[in-house]
Amino acid sequence: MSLPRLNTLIKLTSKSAAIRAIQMPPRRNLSALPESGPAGHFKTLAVSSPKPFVFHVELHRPSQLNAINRQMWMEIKECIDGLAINPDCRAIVLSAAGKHFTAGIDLNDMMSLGQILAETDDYARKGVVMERMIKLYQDSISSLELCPKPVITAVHKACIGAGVDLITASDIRYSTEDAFFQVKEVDIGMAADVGTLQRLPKAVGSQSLARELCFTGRRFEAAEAHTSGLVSRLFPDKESLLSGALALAELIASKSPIAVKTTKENMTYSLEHTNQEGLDHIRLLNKLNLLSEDFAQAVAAQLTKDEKPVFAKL
Ligand SMILES: CCC/C=C/C=C/C(=O)SCCNC(=O)CCNC(=O)[C@H](O)C(C)(C)COP(=O)(O)OP(=O)(O)OC[C@H]1O[C@@H](n2cnc3c(N)ncnc32)[C@H](O)[C@@H]1OP(=O)(O)O
Repeated sequence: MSLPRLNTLIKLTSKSAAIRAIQMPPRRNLSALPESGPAGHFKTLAVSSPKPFVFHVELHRPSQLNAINRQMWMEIKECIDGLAINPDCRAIVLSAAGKHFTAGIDLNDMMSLGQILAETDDYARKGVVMERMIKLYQDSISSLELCPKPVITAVHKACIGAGVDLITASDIRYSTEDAFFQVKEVDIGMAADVGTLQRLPKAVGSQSLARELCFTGRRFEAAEAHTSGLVSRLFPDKESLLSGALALAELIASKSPIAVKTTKENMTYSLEHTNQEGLDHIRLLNKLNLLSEDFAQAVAAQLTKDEKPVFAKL
């Protein structure tokens, strides 16, 4: 082989290596996700099941302020996708260890992206590397929205940048009174690209406020997050926040898993569709769901004021 051709081949091989480097590792079967801590299954998350059918997922890089590095992006998706199909999980609480909820994307990780990009001179291939990375991170955040089990985020202190992307993809947001939020992407010279621009306006119900927050990157406090609807309940401290979030998860987990799953699916669907389309969607789901044991059992329990029904695993 001629030297120029060999050089091109070597370059192309390292380009493919760069592209592979940002792809997901093979998926593990997590339909029965084990409890794990920072030393266990996940390196950046601590996962436990503190109550029946309730899972607690903690962002767990406390000494890095839970800055979201590549590994955490991947583990969030792997964990939530696993819980999505785990019959022992009916509700998820997502909180964080240490001083802050999260400092957003790990800026050191972002700096090392330069090295990967330097592996190729070809702008189209650099673009592929970037696109795959953004997609990987988007899918990580969207896993919360796509999960059929309700995800409750419990935020304390700083929730910055990617943290806002993360919580706006959750179903219910609680926070401490000392929490603060920042759509900080604009301050690092980028438009938010993993969900805040799509979900924050819907969460706060005001394009004006959402655009102000996204254009300026200004810090807003828990009180404003509460009055704007981003957060639905405030707690004086982290301990009461966690017990409030877990109590809510336990209540949700006591309901019919079919009813809760379908409610989430239809409410999420209805965000993007007309009322009529939403009604058509729920009609299709419920023509099957209303034939379930859950429905018969729950109706009977309501009528007889009997003991709480025990629903089969889903
Ligand atoms: C395809 C991409 C998709 C996703 C994009 C996401 C974008 C974003 O997330 S934009 C936001 C990026 N994050 C930041 O800009 C955070 C900036 N940090 C802060 O505002 C403060 O550090 C914070 C309020 C979080 C905490 O303040 P505190 O006073 O408690 O601590 P500090 O003394 O400021 O920080 C302690 C050390 O942590 C380092 N650090 C903070 N944030 C990050 C981070 N995101 N990544 C890496 N390292 C971080 C900070 O530099 C301090 O380090 P040292 O000086 O060495 O102690």
